[in-house]
Amino acid sequence: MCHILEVKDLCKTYVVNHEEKYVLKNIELNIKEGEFVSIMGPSGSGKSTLIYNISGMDRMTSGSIIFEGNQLDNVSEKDLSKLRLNKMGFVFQQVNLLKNLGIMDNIILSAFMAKKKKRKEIINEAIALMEKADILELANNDITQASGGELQRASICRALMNHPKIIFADEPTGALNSKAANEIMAMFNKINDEGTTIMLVTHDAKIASQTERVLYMVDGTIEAELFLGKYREKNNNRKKREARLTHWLLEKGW
Ligand SMILES: Nc1ncnc2c1ncn2[C@@H]1O[C@H](COP(=O)(O)OP(=O)(O)OP(=O)(O)O)[C@@H](O)[C@H]1O
Repeated sequence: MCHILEVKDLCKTYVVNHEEKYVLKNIELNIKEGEFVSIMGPSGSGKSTLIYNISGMDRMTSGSIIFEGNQLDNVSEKDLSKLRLNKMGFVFQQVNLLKNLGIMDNIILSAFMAKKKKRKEIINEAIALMEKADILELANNDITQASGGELQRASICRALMNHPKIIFADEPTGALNSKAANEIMAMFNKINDEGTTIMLVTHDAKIASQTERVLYMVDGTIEAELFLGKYREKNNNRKKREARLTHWLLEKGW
């Protein structure tokens, strides 16, 4: 399996009170194509900063990031935006859907911006995605007329519209109840089974136990990683994986 992402010696600093503060320190990380990786660690350890830097949403201070053969530090802002629009999908804790657009219009917006497909094709794809996410009946609703879980499923549909190679998700279940969170994880696992790589930040061991590999960050570094293998709901191994991960996290002082 090849690497979709290769991160070498990544550092990110901020200047706070005239002093340089290291938020990411010499990160070395390879992500295989089709992997489902979660990132855990204490608050402030650098989880969000890591995904913002490796997705090119933020510029690293030093190091190297190769995404599908593209050296991100050499790419212009314009090309980086194009790369993000066409190859990456983003899902956040706050869904960031536009208030003046209905749910379907929010989902199709990025596909119109990519200017690759005809209107009819875009709409048919959005309908198919909403059907899979079980939100088709909400297509014409305002975003105020849907639950948090339904809105998060809509934001995943939005992230999938341009067939991204990788999805970056920053605490996507953080604002949801456990039923809605499980629905989101079922959706992510299905997307991952279909070949999309996923990197997900979470504080929740139940959520991370449904991913393939867990990275544990401390103080701007990846301190350890745990390989759990692909999650298969049918094997009903959820409790075992959760117990294994919790034990590992407790050993790390979580
Ligand atoms: N623009 C900024 N300027 C200065 N420091 C920053 C800036 N953005 C983030 N930081 C600092 O970088 C560190 C890592 O932040 P980050 O949000 O990546 O952590 P996190 O692990 O995702 O935290 P949480 O779990 O609370 O979301 C924190 O100490 C934060 O205060």
